[in-house]
Amino acid sequence: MASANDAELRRHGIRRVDLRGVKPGSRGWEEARAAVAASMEALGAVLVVHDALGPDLRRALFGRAVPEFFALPPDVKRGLVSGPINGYIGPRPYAPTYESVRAWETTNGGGVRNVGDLLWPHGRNPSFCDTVSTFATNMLGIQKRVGAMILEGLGVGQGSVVSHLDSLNYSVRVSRYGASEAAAATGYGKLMASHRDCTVLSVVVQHDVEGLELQAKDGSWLAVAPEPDTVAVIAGELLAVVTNGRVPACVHRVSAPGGRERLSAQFVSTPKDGHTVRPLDELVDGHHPPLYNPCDFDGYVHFRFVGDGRKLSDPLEAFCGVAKDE
Ligand SMILES: O=C(O)CCC(=O)C(=O)O
Ligand SMILES: [Fe+2]
Repeated sequence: MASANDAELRRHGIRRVDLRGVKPGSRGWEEARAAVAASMEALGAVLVVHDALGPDLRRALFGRAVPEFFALPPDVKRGLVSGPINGYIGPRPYAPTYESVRAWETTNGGGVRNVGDLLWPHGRNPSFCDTVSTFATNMLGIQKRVGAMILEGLGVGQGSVVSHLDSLNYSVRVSRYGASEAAAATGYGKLMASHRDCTVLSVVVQHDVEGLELQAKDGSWLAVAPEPDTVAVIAGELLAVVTNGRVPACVHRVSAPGGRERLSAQFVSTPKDGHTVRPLDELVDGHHPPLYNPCDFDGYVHFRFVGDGRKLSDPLEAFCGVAKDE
């Protein structure tokens, strides 16, 4: 479904691509692939129209599973395995109504069922696990298709595309931005400051309430409307490394008209634990010298969230960027 701000997004290079029924080799695949790659090269983001989150699953996720999780007692939520990019983030002084959890690692061992058993011992909430698992399975299809389209669209061969996809982990993250009186009073609230994701790709699903904004090259902010059949696929910093800078990590933020609670879900890919990410050979040549040194993902996460990188506006560049005069 095209929306009023599509023209504005398109003017800045962001495309909306309908992937319903589009499979490798099928009619429309090459055209869709070119549009996905062009949008990614322009601003590190693309809007994807899909059929992976129908009304029933959306209702089960945002009407039940996500509210049930956030309604758990704070100590139960905080008990989830934690680390710089995993686990539960509770309300903080500068973000008093924000909560988020990234815990449902879907491709590495026990995944969602283990977490569900921890939150609701004795299997008292099987529907939660079923909903999150189905959501993850459906979003995995979008992640893999878009991930392949980006690299193929940049001219990367099948073998490298497959080994890139094999090098990733996938997890579910859900966030709640509680109703804010301050935002309601002013009619506007900045819910999450501008940032780049420390991922390969983040699939962002907005529910009902708008808020996601992408930064254009001229610094202006482009609102992405929450539409039931559309997700925003956003390039994270590690995709910039893999593509040797051809795809920039998208700068984005969340702002929303105040008052209403906002829920969102993300399905993100990150390098597997212990993996070192490097620019793909096919994207490095005499005209495109490597822009990044090999990036040890665990080391980068530590640098960015715990170490000196916390204070930097571009921690990736400081951690593994090839200095301009090297
Ligand atoms: O809630 C959203 O729409 C996006 C949130 C986001 O950008 C993030 O959690 O990194
Ligand atoms: Fe983000």
